[in-house]
Amino acid sequence: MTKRIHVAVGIITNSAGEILLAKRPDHLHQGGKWEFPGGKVEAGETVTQALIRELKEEVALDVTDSQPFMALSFDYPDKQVLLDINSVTEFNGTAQGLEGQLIAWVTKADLVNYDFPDANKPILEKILAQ
Ligand SMILES: Nc1nc2c([nH]c(=O)n2[C@@H]2O[C@H](COP(=O)(O)OP(=O)(O)OP(=O)(O)O)[C@@H](O)[C@H]2O)c(=O)[nH]1
Ligand SMILES: [Mg+2]
Repeated sequence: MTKRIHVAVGIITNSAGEILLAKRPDHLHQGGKWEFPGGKVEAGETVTQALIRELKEEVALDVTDSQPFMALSFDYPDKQVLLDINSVTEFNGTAQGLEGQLIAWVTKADLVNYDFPDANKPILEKILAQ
């Protein structure tokens, strides 16, 4: 049995109400899909610390406030994940794809037009219900 991977994920909303998406590079797990930026929680880190670090590393944003949104476990055939999803409402900086990934600010209504990892279905449902 492999270890479940703990991931800090950010639903980053700007002042126009748009949500930041990033496209996973093709060679990675779930490559080519759009995701909410984030990454693995490292040993000794809290979810909030991991979220702040990952959003700085991946999209060049400095998170100053976030709130828990939901948590979910999902089993891919090749990987088990625990996603700790947080709403990010306060941040500084201009979003950039620092790892060469495409990024997009997307309205809630437009989210249905993007292909997400299978684990993300409940996240999308909760966002769209709000
Ligand atoms: N960031 C992010 N990861 C997601 C989402 N949905 C989802 O299933 N995942 C999965 O969660 C894991 C996150 O790992 P990651 O590749 O982003 O990790 P990381 O940024 O720390 O990168 P690294 O592998 O270079 O250390 C991947 O297996 C990915 O497929 C999502 O919306 N956002
Ligand atoms: Mg990542």
